[in-house]
Amino acid sequence: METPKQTTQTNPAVDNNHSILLIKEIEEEKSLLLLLSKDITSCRTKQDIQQIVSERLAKYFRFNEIMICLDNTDNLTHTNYIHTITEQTIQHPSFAKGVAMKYYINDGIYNVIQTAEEPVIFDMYELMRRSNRPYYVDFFYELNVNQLIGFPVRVNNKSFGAVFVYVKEKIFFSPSEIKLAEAVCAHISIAISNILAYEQIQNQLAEIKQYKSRLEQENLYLQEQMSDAVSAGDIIGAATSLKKVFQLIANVARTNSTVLIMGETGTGKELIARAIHNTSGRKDKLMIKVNCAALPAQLIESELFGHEKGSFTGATERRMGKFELADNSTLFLDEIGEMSLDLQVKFLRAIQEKEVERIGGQTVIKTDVRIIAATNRDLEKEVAAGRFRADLYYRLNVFPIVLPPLRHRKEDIDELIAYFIHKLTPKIGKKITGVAPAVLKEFHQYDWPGNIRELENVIERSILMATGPCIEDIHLVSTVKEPSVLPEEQDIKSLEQVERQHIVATLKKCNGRIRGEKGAAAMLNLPPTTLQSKMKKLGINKEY
Ligand SMILES: Nc1ncnc2c1ncn2[C@@H]1O[C@H](COP(=O)(O)OP(=O)(O)OP(=O)(O)O)[C@@H](O)[C@H]1O
Repeated sequence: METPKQTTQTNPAVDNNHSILLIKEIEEEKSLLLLLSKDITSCRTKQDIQQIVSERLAKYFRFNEIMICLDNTDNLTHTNYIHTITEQTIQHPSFAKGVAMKYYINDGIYNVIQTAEEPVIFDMYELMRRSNRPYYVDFFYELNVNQLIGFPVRVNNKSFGAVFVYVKEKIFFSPSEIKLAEAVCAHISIAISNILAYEQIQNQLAEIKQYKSRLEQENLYLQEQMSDAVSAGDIIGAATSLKKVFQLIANVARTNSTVLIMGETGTGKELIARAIHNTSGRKDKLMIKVNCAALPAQLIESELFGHEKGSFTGATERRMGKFELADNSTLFLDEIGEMSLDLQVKFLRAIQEKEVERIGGQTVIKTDVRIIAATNRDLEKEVAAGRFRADLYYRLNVFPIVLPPLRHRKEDIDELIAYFIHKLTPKIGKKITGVAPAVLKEFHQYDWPGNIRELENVIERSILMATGPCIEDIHLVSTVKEPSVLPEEQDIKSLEQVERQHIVATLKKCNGRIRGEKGAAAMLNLPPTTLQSKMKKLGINKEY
């Protein structure tokens, strides 16, 4: 390694014919610098500077190629920023690797250039003798480079890169030539610094735009959620039947662990999810809820991951997914058992990699999301039946919480009645003070297949129908018991049986019609061919 001031140049002979510079005249030097400074003031992008380096400099200097490397943000490594490329370089098998690689700043060449007062000339044979040489030395050597001249990319005494000029001949550079090249590199340094600053501003603007759109989306979501906001403190049973559940909440809430809440419909799974979120470190952000059963499979994907404008028919606007919205917060996935197998794969990837990609998007978005999932299905059975992925089940079942059905916690009924009367009377505008003993007895005898939600609805109806200050009559509608596949249930029907019953009932309603607007397929939100194959599989013929 030598600097031009040193006397140990490999070829001490001053040979103007083999000079690195084609220009000699001072006037020409001046005009080159003038031209460059004009070019540089109009540089806005990396492509602009690439053009100046490859077109302007190649015209004046007799180097073979130039490579400009810059420090990476890790402050440990550097990578190629701009490279003038000849056919021979492109065709070299290691070109792509050599250019894309990250090299240590302290590689014995780059750091020397950055800290030297003068440009540094390296002899390739000397570099090849180094055992700890960076890979690019071998690459240059294979391209028959004889000498490397290094200039710092430096502005206001701060180096942030290096210009490598490589020459294939063994030639001597006069001090004035080196001085001119140094001045050119100083101009290039300013241009690069301007471009980096410009890019940083652009990135910040894009980030601000993204935050703005995120805030708008969050705001919209907040407005949507306001109507069904539930206070986590309003949980009846904390001292009695739900004591164990509350112990579990206390154990898990402050961690980031995934929670799987299981229980029949209406047992309070969402309420418990909110209690966990509101006790966690993420409570200052809104818990984001997605109901996997409420939307058709195609829409759920966009709901979860978002989409770019034009990514599918109907995607008229770019939309942020709930996953992104739940960044630094909690994503509550209700009815996770209804998620299609296809989406389960994508969902598992998102929670494992902690990143999502919008539909039709090119970039990967990093997220920090805590997952709480809920289901009224027995996921273990769903896994055994091949309807739920085992890997996702194990990923979700980190901390299971099972909520008891209301018929197993009848000791809470009186308190729940009082709570709902208190909650609903102001809304309805009636003064109700309690429930008649006979009614209370019936409440205790009833099985509550719809659980607490059903109890709440019954109380609301009874208040509406009440003629005095006391509920004397109850309005229990004979509810069709929802098929439950939770483990403790006795009269379990298989999913096929339930599916068969539902399809037959729909077909009857549609007078056996499958296709068309009023056909069973449309009512069941299925393509007619899918319905027909389901019917075939379940043995449903015309006679039902
Ligand atoms: N322990 C409780 N104390 C007071 N209210 C409750 C309790 N559990 C549930 N509720 C009320 O019952 C209704 C249904 O609860 P929630 O929506 O949380 O049930 P869920 O299990 O998530 O239902 P689904 O499976 O149908 O989604 C809500 O209005 C909720 O506030």
